[in-house]
Amino acid sequence: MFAGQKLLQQTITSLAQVRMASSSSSGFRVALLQLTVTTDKSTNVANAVKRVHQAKLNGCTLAILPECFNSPYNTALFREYSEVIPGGDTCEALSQAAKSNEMYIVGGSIPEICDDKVYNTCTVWDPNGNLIAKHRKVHLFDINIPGGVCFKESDALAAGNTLNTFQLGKFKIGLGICYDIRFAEMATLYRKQGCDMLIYPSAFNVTTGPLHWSLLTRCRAVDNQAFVAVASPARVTDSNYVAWGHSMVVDPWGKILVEATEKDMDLFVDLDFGDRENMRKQIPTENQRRIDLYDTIDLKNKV
Ligand SMILES: NC(=O)CCC(=O)C(=O)O
Repeated sequence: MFAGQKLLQQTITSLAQVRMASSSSSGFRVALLQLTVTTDKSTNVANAVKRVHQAKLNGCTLAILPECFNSPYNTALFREYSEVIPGGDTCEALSQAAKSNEMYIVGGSIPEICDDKVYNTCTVWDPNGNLIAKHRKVHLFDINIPGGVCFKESDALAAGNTLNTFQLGKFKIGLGICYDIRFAEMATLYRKQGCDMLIYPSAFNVTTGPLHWSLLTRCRAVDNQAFVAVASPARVTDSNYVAWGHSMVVDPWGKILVEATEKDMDLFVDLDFGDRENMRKQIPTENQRRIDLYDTIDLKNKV
């Protein structure tokens, strides 16, 4: 089967799943909104609000936006586009969208200004429009691949210092932003906190994306026996940072349930957490961890 045919089949499958019940005691339907991010903030925010409403019409309980969805992903522009959280225009729009659609929204991320520092911050809104969680990117994306991508978030951003979760009904969800997904320890801590799902609003790039994007997403899912969702902006080839796209949801077995192309598109998929319980029983790694060995390793003093 050609790659294009496979993607088409996955899209058809996800659309077929739309006809199933949108939310039940064993799960809910999630939307990944792979938007095109422009240089115009109000256009980006209006587009996000419109797409959240589409997700509602498709029976979703939760909508996930990409990293930096209201601003170009550009260290020179983060401060200019930054807003206070809550209270800025983007937060107001997300709060209103959550309330009017009676949905949960993981608001991708936006540049946040606080005490003159700028953070890369994800907000989470409940169906009453309340801000129920906030995650500041913990691991700043500073990499230099000659001939590939060179990016230094720390030129413009401060790092967050906390792990953050939220509750969607009986399901606990851990938050990270993009580069955070490379750090397995962080996801392990979320597992220890009892998370059923991990969500990473992201914007990988065309250098690292091809080999690492789905690999890391599947690793975090299998390591932690949890659902993992990664939401990217659509690819814009003439922008200064070209996003990989390929938003996806992976189940606890490491199976890609749904995957976008690089284009502007939305995905809708049902998550059944009953499967996760089965897997955790069948492969009980959580009870088999040899922390008696691991705890003897002094990671701080290893080079
Ligand atoms: N926005 C980011 O954190 C990008 C991370 C990325 O592309 C990577 O390779 O890691």
